[in-house]
Amino acid sequence: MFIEPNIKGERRGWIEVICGSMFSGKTEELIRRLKRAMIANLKVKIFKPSMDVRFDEAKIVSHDTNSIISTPIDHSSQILELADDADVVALDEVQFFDDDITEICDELAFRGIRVIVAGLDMDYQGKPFGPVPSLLAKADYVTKLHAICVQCGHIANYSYRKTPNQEKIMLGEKDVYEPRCRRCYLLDGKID
Ligand SMILES: Nc1ncnc2c1ncn2[C@@H]1O[C@H](COP(=O)(O)OP(=O)(O)O)[C@@H](O)[C@H]1O
Ligand SMILES: Cc1cn([C@H]2C[C@H](O)[C@@H](COP(=O)(O)O)O2)c(=O)[nH]c1=O
Ligand SMILES: [Zn+2]
Repeated sequence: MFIEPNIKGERRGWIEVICGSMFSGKTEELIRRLKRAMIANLKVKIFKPSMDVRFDEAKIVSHDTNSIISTPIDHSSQILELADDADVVALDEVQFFDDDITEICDELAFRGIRVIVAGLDMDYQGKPFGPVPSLLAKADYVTKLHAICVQCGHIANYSYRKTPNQEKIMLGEKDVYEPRCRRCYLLDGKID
């Protein structure tokens, strides 16, 4: 779907955003694109927020246990130093990064780097999540993926939280979240 950034020696940068609910396949799609970039012998740098320790401290791991090694970082400013010589820069769980991440991705793209980010577009309340809305505005390419609603089998774009915890950030899996369609999410009174 995406051409690689070095055509006839000319470097072109851009931003790709992969978004959607939990279980929609964001991490699998990110890993797929990164493996293709590696096959093309491009220099790939992969980052994730250090707070996301769900499956592994360093690896990016999908719900189907596909994985790829990454560098955990605490602040987006570390990316500019660590990714300077990269052809491709990738970030998973981008909703957890600080707000500077959007300008940093833009700067990398202007430097000729292909930037691929994956993350939740909405939190469990159905509200835009962290820097993802501004990344969507700056993106050259947007892919919105959908899970399957566990209640009715339709297309799901909400991440329903099954516990009463109201903190915006709460790491978890199927024990805490389930993907739901608009109707099944609404039936539980999550939208005012
Ligand atoms: N309700 C569901 N809808 C779709 N995929 C599901 C569901 N429950 C489990 N999965 C699995 O989750 C995988 C996607 O995992 P992953 O790429 O980690 O998603 P994301 O990063 O968007 O949370 C699917 O390939 C599928 O095997
Ligand atoms: C909806 C929502 C999710 N989270 C957490 C739960 C998981 O640890 C990640 C999302 O992982 P995935 O790769 O997209 O499956 O985010 C959260 O902290 N707050 C929320 O509202
Ligand atoms: Zn449903």
